[in-house]
Amino acid sequence: MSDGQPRPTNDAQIVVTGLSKQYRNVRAVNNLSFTVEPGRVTGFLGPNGAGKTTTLRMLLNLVTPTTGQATIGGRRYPDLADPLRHVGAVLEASSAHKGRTGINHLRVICAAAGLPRQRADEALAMVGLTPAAKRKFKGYSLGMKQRLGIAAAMLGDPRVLILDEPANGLDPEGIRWMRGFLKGLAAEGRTVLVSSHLLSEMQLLADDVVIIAAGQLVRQGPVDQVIGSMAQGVRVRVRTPQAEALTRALADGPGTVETDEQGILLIAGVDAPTVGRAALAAGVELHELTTERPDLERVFLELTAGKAGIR
Ligand SMILES: Nc1ncnc2c1ncn2[C@@H]1O[C@H](COP(=O)(O)OP(=O)(O)OP(=O)(O)O)[C@@H](O)[C@H]1O
Repeated sequence: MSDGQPRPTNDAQIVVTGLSKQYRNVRAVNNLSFTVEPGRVTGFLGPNGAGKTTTLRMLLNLVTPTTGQATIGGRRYPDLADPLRHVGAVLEASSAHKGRTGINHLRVICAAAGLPRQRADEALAMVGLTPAAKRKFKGYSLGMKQRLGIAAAMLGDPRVLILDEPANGLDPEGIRWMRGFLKGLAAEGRTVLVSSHLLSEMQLLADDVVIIAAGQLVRQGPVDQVIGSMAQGVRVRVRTPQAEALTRALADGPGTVETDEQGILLIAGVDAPTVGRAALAAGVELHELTTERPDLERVFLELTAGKAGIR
């Protein structure tokens, strides 16, 4: 980076306090408070319409809050001394003049922002677009446009990155690249706040999560802690043609047995060997016996169940 490695400092901390946004009929964001720490990737999650984009836009002063405030390093975005060098943001796939090349698009931004011209080349290289530098924007794929948007956000070498659904349009290789890239930025001490609805990807990417539903905070904390906090912990998953017999065999034990819509037994409170022994003793034939740990997707669905995202 041009001016040395950023270190985790409080000027890269995001603090959202009692933030609300009322549109005519919809309370898009409702008394929302959370913090986002430097040196970590924070996943911002919520069902469609939960208020993620509105929150990110309020952080960047693109939408005025009805009440509350959002600060970056203790200041509201419009009060930052040098916002482009402080905060980089990608809110939607990059738009650029169709006939302009990728490198020229970035050079135009550099010129407008008073940044050195070579930052355009550096940022393009950072996102792996150097081979397409001289191709026109109209020929870029959606994934390439996403990368160009990230390159534009990186021009000012910002300490804080805010990205709305950056994996949209990326192929599996692109998603893997994005994960490494964002983790690398956090490892340099930057703050990385990224909204996504790809929960399995978030489990691989994020250190912390902020989960919202219907405009309100549902849970925030380190991913492992949020997953570990769920009442429904480890379950044993069993496929058997003799489900009733196995359920009877387990009835006197400490486990609780549920049957899902495909007839698979989900057993909580006992481990897989215990279930296996009970099956053997009862002469029950097993086709599958696996230990199922809670993942972010299950936790998310449990936490947001019944809280309509679309209002
Ligand atoms: N400019 C606006 N005028 C009126 N209502 C709006 C406006 N922007 C957003 N909303 C409403 O506010 C709510 C939250 O929308 P928002 O786009 O912030 O959610 P989101 O979590 O980003 O959703 P998604 O995952 O679908 O992108 C929705 O009900 C939406 O219809």
